[in-house]
Amino acid sequence: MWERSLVLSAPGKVILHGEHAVVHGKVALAVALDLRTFLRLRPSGEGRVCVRLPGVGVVRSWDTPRLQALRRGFAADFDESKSPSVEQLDTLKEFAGIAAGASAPESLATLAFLYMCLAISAKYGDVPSVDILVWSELPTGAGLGSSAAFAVCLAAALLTACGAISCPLKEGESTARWTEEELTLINSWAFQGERVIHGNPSGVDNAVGTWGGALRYQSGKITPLKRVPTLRILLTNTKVPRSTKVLVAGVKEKILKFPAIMNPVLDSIDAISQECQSVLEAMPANPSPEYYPVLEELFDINQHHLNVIGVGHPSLDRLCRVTASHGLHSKLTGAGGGGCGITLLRPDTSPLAVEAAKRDLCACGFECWETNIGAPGVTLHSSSSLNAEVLHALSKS
Ligand SMILES: Nc1ncnc2c1ncn2[C@@H]1O[C@H](COP(=O)(O)OP(=O)(O)O)[C@@H](O)[C@H]1O
Ligand SMILES: C[C@@](O)(CCOP(=O)(O)O)CC(=O)O
Ligand SMILES: [Mg+2]
Repeated sequence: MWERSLVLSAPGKVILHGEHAVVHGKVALAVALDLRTFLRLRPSGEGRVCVRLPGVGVVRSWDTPRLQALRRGFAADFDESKSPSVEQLDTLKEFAGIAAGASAPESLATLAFLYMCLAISAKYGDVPSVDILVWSELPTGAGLGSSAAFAVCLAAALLTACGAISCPLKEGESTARWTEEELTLINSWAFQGERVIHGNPSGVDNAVGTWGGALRYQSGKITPLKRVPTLRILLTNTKVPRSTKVLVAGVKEKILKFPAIMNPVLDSIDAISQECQSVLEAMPANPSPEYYPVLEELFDINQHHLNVIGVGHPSLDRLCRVTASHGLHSKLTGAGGGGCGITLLRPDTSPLAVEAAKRDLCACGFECWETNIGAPGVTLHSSSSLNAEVLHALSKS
């Protein structure tokens, strides 16, 4: 029986360059955001696994014997190296009463939870009777990697609860992280959760959620950036809803339809990521303005490319126009089609200019805020180390 309560968290991310192209083997540069998803796991003595996801309106619970019977009934075996099969997902949908083609946030979240719970149980021993609550500071479906932060939290909690990885938080410590080997396991199971939600993810988002910081990602290869200057980034949420799964599928269709036209665009995005990496690694920790024109131009070129591959949106065009009228450069981040854009702020951008841009963006109905990047990856917390807002959210849910 599981007897400990755990609270853990994983960060969202911002992709500087390489979204979508990274799904097709190109380089992406991504940084962890100071907005996180939190998961609390508590023992429940009732022979049930209960999951509450207030962000998507899910409250579900299942008897552990029923879950065990379902897991035993699966013909195909579960493994973190294999994609969830259509048959497995269909069986889970039927079990959870989710309609065949359902793609609503609550259906995908429930399906990802069930898949990870059963798959991890099958490999490492049954997940004990627990009560799981997930709460997030991240907007859902806005390009900031909420799906990956959710999957990383679930992977870390479920692997810990069934004993596959340690519980590294010692008495008196406020936070703790897992070993590299354990993080690799968390990352690979989180990728499975992303596969359930996204269909065909690249893995960059769960890598940032697991390791945090700033990294270069290409075809599963994760390389922390050598040096990351302090970048000031304004994040704007257009609040236009969209689904990563649908956008990623749309890009694939376009590539299949026009390979000779689309592949050079993806190659160009790859070159932008590489150029940006060289500039970032050459910049001192507190860079002077001279480095910024190149970074700004790379934002502009990539934003055009993202429009070409079909993931732009009038709201994002508007965001770029508004910031350009204040001399600032923006691009979409994440899957696009709405969601969030990022605007690069120079060290010499005056607070007045930032305030004026923010005011105009808010007048469009957008929400915007300055962010800190390079946050730590998945982390265990002692309850006493959590800030008041998180504690409040966890206690009232
Ligand atoms: N806090 C959360 N609780 C439950 N499910 C979540 C949460 N955050 C994200 N999700 C799942 O992730 C999906 C959004 O993922 P996606 O379309 O990739 O957008 P993004 O990752 O950019 O936020 C939601 O539909 C939901 O299924
Ligand atoms: C479009 C993509 O590159 C990033 C998607 O990020 P998000 O789900 O929009 O936060 C897809 C991927 O890398 O799996
Ligand atoms: Mg996502």
